[in-house]
Amino acid sequence: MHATIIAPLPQKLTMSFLLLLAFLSSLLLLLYTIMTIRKMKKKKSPSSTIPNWPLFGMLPSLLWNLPRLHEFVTDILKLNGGTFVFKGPSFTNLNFILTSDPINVHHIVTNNFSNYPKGPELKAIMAPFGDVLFNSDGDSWKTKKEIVLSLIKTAGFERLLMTTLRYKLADSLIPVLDHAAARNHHDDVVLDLQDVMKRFMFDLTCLLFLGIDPECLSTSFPRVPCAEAFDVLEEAIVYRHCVPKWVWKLQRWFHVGWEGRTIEAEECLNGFVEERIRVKMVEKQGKESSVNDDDDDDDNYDFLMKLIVETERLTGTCYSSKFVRDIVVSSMVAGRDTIAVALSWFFWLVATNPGVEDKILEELDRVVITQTGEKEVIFSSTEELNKMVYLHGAINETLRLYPSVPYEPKQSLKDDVLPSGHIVGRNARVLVSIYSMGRMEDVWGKDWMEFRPERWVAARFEGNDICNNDNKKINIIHVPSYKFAAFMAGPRSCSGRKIAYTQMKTIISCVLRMYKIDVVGDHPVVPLPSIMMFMRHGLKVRISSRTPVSTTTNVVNSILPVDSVE
Ligand code: HEM
Repeated sequence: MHATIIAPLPQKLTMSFLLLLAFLSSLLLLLYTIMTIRKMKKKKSPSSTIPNWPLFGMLPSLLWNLPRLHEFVTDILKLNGGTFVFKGPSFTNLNFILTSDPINVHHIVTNNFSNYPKGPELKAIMAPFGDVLFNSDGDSWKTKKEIVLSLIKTAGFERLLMTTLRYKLADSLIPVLDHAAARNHHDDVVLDLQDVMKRFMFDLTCLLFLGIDPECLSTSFPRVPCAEAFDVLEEAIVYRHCVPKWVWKLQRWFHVGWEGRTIEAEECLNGFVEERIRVKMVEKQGKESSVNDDDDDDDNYDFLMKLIVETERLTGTCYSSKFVRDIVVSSMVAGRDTIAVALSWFFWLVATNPGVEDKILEELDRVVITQTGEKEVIFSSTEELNKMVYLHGAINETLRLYPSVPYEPKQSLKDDVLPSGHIVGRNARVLVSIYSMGRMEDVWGKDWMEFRPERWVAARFEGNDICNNDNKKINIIHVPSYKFAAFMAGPRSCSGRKIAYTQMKTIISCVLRMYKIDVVGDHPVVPLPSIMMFMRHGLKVRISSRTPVSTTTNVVNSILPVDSVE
């Protein structure tokens, strides 16, 4: 056998050949691009609203519009009847179907629920948080959800929530706002209210689910690594949505860039949560006999202890520390930033709509008179909170315009056709834009852009109860959850909706009655393209007090244990 010997081309000739090849390919690409643009101009098809570039698909337009992502998506959806097929670059798997059409949403999240799990793509993207509820499917999701529901839908948890909330208001939020208001008399003090709310909610969720107070919110605004780790993990998820999988996988492999920071954040959060679980296990072993099913009714409801016991009961034998960790982190993810961002948008909308603020204050004045005839500042009973109908409408209106979770991702199992006629292939990624859903004229009318709590209040409202958990009362107008989707709809809808209203109403009523919030004049308030509806530049405000110092001191003293008051 003779090996074929190919004479090497002279180096110069090779270079010229390569240059010619590159020139011809660029020419072909240019011709193809021009033809595509012409075709797109001629054809008035739905996809003509975003140029679909050879090789790069629609990604360039998406990147160009990234700073105003939610508005961009809304514009596209409006131009395309509520549903749009986004084509990513051909070398990635960034294709997805975007929809804000309520009928499609109903189909995806309720009627054909079993065909639309979260899917493996999201599981990989959200992995830094662990196997949390939000990226779990099938039996794993069912078990976690069952456990979470059995723990939060109890009288014991409701009591824990109210006492912890009152305690944290008195212990940190009121002192911080008071401090800012007092200093505002002398200096010009500007506070980032979004940061305040995030810190407050982190402390609150840690107290509720881990039984520990990291004290993120105090007048010194300390740096708290585990709270910062949470932020990094949220940012990592956005990052992973935007770059091809192989890029972040490679970065993770080498511990560099975003992924390097993500690994550190994961270690920090896990260390914090796992240490609490370990301590609780030791505590449990110490008092094994005293933990029983009746503890629901005692005044010292312990979420973490209950979770460990419940997990042991369900799994039959020994609890899995990883499983307990996943449930705790799920609960923290669910309850922390969802409320913090909703409150930030609420305070901004109310501060910039003084008419609405007046009506809320009037309602709060009417709602509660204590047995001694004095008006309370921190409301505590469900009856009181249920009477805040107009406030309820204002919260709904906030969540319609600025839903805390702007997108709901799904991935199809089998081929399907949406009610709008769009074809969904197997394994296709589907993205419900909750943000756009609140801005559709056909659903909300011509004044969809107005912040109008009245939209939610039934005409026959006479000033008493609002609909309670079983939706029997009618003072708040009911909008089906596939239209008002801030809490999502179907089997995966929010399990903490009632808790969320309780928290928001308690915090808002206390803050609004005690303080006047003025947004700094030239402060830009715009959403950040993220998995949560954060404000890109925070919410810069000035605070002034509405109540005399003596009232504040009385409120704080009446709630805090005697030895903790200076
Ligand atoms: C303004 C506040 C809140 C909003 C806007 C909100 C919104 C949502 C949304 C959109 C989902 C669906 C997410 C998904 O499918 O991935 C969800 C799920 C969930 N939420 Fe909320 N949420 C809020 C507060 C809370 C609170 C305070 C809790 C409880 C502590 C909670 C517990 C849950 C749970 C357990 C789920 C998972 C449901 C499942 O996967 O089956 N949420 N929430």
